[in-house]
Formats: sequence, structure tokens, C-alpha cells
Amino acid sequence: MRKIKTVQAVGHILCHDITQIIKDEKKGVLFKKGHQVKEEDIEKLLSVGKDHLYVWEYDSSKMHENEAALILKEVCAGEGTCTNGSIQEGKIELFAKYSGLLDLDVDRLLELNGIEEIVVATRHRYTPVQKGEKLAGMRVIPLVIDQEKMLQIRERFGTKPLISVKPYTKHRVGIVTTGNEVYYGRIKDTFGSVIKGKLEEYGLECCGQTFAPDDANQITQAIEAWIQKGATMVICTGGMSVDPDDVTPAAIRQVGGKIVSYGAPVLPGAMFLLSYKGEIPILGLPGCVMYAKRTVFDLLFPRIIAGERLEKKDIATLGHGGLCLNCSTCTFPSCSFGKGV
Ligand SMILES: Nc1nc2c(c(=O)[nH]1)N[C@H]1C(S)=C(S)[C@@H](COP(=O)(O)OP(=O)(O)OC[C@H]3O[C@@H](n4cnc5c(N)ncnc54)[C@H](O)[C@@H]3O)O[C@H]1N2
Ligand code: MOO
Repeated sequence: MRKIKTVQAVGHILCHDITQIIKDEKKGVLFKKGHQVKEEDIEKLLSVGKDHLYVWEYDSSKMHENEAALILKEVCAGEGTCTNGSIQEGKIELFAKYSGLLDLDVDRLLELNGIEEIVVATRHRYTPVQKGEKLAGMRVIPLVIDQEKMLQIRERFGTKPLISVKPYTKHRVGIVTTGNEVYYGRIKDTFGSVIKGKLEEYGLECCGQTFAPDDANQITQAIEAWIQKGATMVICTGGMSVDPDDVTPAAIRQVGGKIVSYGAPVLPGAMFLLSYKGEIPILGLPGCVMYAKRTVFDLLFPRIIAGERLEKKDIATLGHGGLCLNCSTCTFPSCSFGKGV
């Protein structure tokens, strides 16, 4: 810290807040600690009686917190993210440019946060976010930070930004609803509207819904018919449990795609099935997706439509955090459900 004449202070960084009091009008901070003095500030500083200022020792090996924060932004802000233009006290926040899936490199984030004097705090990976939602905040802690350190961060992490928002693909989704009770009109279908509502949540349209009885060949034909009609995803509802007459998994197998997983360590959602026929995801949804507010579907569907090709390990990883607490007021995705990945 050094005392200098205010008239010579341009470019220097204040070590303390400067208060302004105007009787009956204002009492507050005129300039904050950490502010870098500009030409136009000199007159104001003199007008509050500051002929001298306490500033940081000018040292070319140091970088101001706001300038350093811009480097953090550079290494973090990937596709689909933006700032609101504000940098305050070394802090910058990132927002979603469009609705999509929040993606981030958790390993490199850990590495970055292992460095002293800087912090990057984010929301969870794979959170579905709306345009304009906050994604992350980053901050440089001291008023001035070692310049060399920041340049090294830029070099080490600047190759690929850590945080991005993956846009959703406009899938054409065909629904196949199985079950004799629905097919023969013994009960009214209440599954279709739930799925259509969930598709709408992601701006997707349903190509239509067809019905099949508990017969593997007929379910297989119904799935294939959607693929023939150009569906880019097929969702089957019902018949996913282990009862002998629950034949949907057998029907999906007959389509001949790759079964990624039958079963998921998620409650509700234990009987979920995911397969791919070439590029086309075929999903088998258990009954819980119809009646439970949030299930395995809500954890995996955003990732599928954001273009992730899921593997068995992705499903197995869901176990940590895969227990929905069924709260009376559901706050998903702002809760622990699905946050272990
Ligand atoms: N031995 C085991 N049995 C079950 C297990 C298990 O792990 N071991 N898991 C249970 C869980 S968890 C679920 S979830 C269900 C999976 O159910 P399914 O997908 O097989 O559903 P269904 O048996 O076809 O139907 C259940 C229930 O929902 C009604 N339903 C189905 N589709 C419709 C529709 N489109 N509209 C209206 N209602 C529908 C159906 O009539 C049944 O009442 O398995 C457990 N069993
Ligand atoms: O799988 Mo059930 O699918 O847990 O509710």
C-alpha cells in the first residue's frame, strides 16, 4: 500500500472504499476498494476531499481482479453461454444463450479450482436450462493477482472452454403405447398425454401415437412403422416389468437395435430401457413415468435430445443421486435428483 497524490492516481487501484456524503441527499460509496482510478474520477475524488489516496503498489507482475476475471471467463465460457456484461469485484457470471443441456468438464473444473485465489462455481452438469438462466459464477479473490499465474491458466485451460449449453435436436418422436387393457378399450390411455406434455417441455413435437396389444410381434411392427415414417426417436410406454405378459422389452429387442440397458439405478425408473437402432433411440418407459412427477425419463431425455450417445456406464452412474424424494412440492431440476453424475 502506498500514499500518492490524487492528481497522479490514474491507473492505480484503491485500497479502500471512498465515501461520499451530500447532506439530505446521499451517503454512500463513491468508489469501491479495488476500483482502478480513471481520468474522469480525479475531479470527483478531489470534491470529496481526497487530495491523497492509498493505492496498491504498482507492480507490473500483478493483474487487477477484473482483468483476471476476464481470463477466467475466457477459459470457462463455451458455446451457448454469455455474460450480462457486468464485472464486479473480480466476479463474472455466465448465463444460457438458449435453452438446452448444461454441459461442463467436471475433471478440468476440479483442476482449475485446485489453483489458489480463483473460484469457479457452477450448477450441476446435465441440468436442463432455459434461455437466460444462470449457469456459473467465477471470481478472482484478491484485488490484484499474480499476472504469470493468470497467463498460465489461460494457456493450460484455454484450449477448450469448460462450460457450454448443448442445444436440443428437433426430434420427430413416435409413441407406441402397449397393453391389452388400453388396446381393447378396457381403460382409457393416460400415458400418451404425459409424454406429449414432456415433449412440449423441450419444444418437441410428437409425430403421433399408435397402440399395440401385449404381443411382441405387433409391438415390434408398430415401432418399425414409426421408423419407416421417418421418426427419429420411438418411445414405448408400458409393459416394461418382469411379468410374463410384459413383452415390450422383447419387442424392442426384436427390432434389432443395440440394447444399451434394460434397467436403471433410478427410483422411480428401475425398469427403463434404452436402445438404439442405428442413430434412432428407442426408449421403453415403465409405468412410473405416467404417474410420478419426475423419473429416470427426466434425467436421460434431455441428454438424448442434446445429442449424447448414451452407454451402459452413463446409466449405471445415475445410481448416485438417483433417488427421487417425492417432495410434496417438486422443485426439479433444483434438487438432488440426478445430481450425482
Ligand atoms: N417383479 C417385479 N415387478 C415389478 C417391478 C420389479 O422390479 N420387479 N417393478 C415395478 C415398477 S418399479 C414398475 S414402474 C412397474 C413397471 O410397469 P410396466 O411398465 O410394466 O407397466 P404395466 O404393467 O404395463 O402397467 C402398470 C400399470 O399402469 C397402467 N397403465 C399402463 N399403461 C397405461 C396407459 N397407457 N394408460 C393408462 N394406464 C396404463 C396399467 O394398466 C397398470 O395398472 O412394474 C413393477 N413391477
Ligand atoms: O421403475 Mo418403476 O419404473 O421404479 O417406478
